[in-house]
Amino acid sequence: MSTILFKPRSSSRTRYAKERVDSSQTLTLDAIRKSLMLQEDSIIFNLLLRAQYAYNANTYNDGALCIGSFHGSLVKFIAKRNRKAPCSENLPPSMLLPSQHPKVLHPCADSININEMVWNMYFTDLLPKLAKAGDDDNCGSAAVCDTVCLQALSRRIHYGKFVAEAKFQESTAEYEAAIKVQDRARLMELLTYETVEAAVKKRVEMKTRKYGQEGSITQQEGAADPIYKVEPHLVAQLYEDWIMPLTKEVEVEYLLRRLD
Ligand SMILES: O=C(O)C(=O)C[C@]1(C(=O)O)C=C[C@@H](O)C=C1
Repeated sequence: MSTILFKPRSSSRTRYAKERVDSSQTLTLDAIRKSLMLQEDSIIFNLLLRAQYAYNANTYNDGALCIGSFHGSLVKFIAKRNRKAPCSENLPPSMLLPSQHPKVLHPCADSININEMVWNMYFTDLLPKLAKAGDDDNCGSAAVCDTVCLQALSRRIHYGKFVAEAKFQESTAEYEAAIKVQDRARLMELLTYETVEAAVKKRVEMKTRKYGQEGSITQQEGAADPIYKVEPHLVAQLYEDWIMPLTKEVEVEYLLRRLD
């Protein structure tokens, strides 16, 4: 997991001479919100997978592993390995032509990375509430699930760059005025939709209720006192306290640099 926080901004505006944002592409807020909605499913499923294992404190022991030049915990080892490219030398060459994705983001997007905050939030706040206390000898599985959860959360939060670009394209004049004076509070105000946030919270709680109920699907209908693998309110709270605020943080950081 990367530990780079926001790249320090130089006092003079950074120049991006060659790359240009392709504004001819339609990047609509509706389409982006649909993607955020689909990402809820992978976040919830991955949290459910992690919740089946106990906390397993040994997974996070920084003195546990010493493999070659690597010294650290099992979860850091797995996260580091996952970040590297898959072993492509073992696979046949692709039969597909490389896809030509249009460049929709301003190049400043590459300088925004809040993975360190995502990592800290996951291990200090979320995981202790998600996993049962104790050990069940599943350190390896716990570490793999943690890594996949972190990837899903990081992807969703950094999707804020696309949300911000769509908003900028839809109301350019308003955003430009705030960006020119680097008004962070005004940007936050412009990009916040309280009714959307309330709907997101309600939806993720309902999804967790649906996907996370113990017992087979056929037994679940009308169950009097359902038991949940993950407390549905925990996921709504996760969205309220962390996922949406961090997404907005990414949006603001992107917009502040959008005219560079
Ligand atoms: O849908 C948007 O407009 C977003 O910016 C995304 C999001 C979210 O993280 O879900 C964040 C801020 C808004 O207040 C509403 C929702």
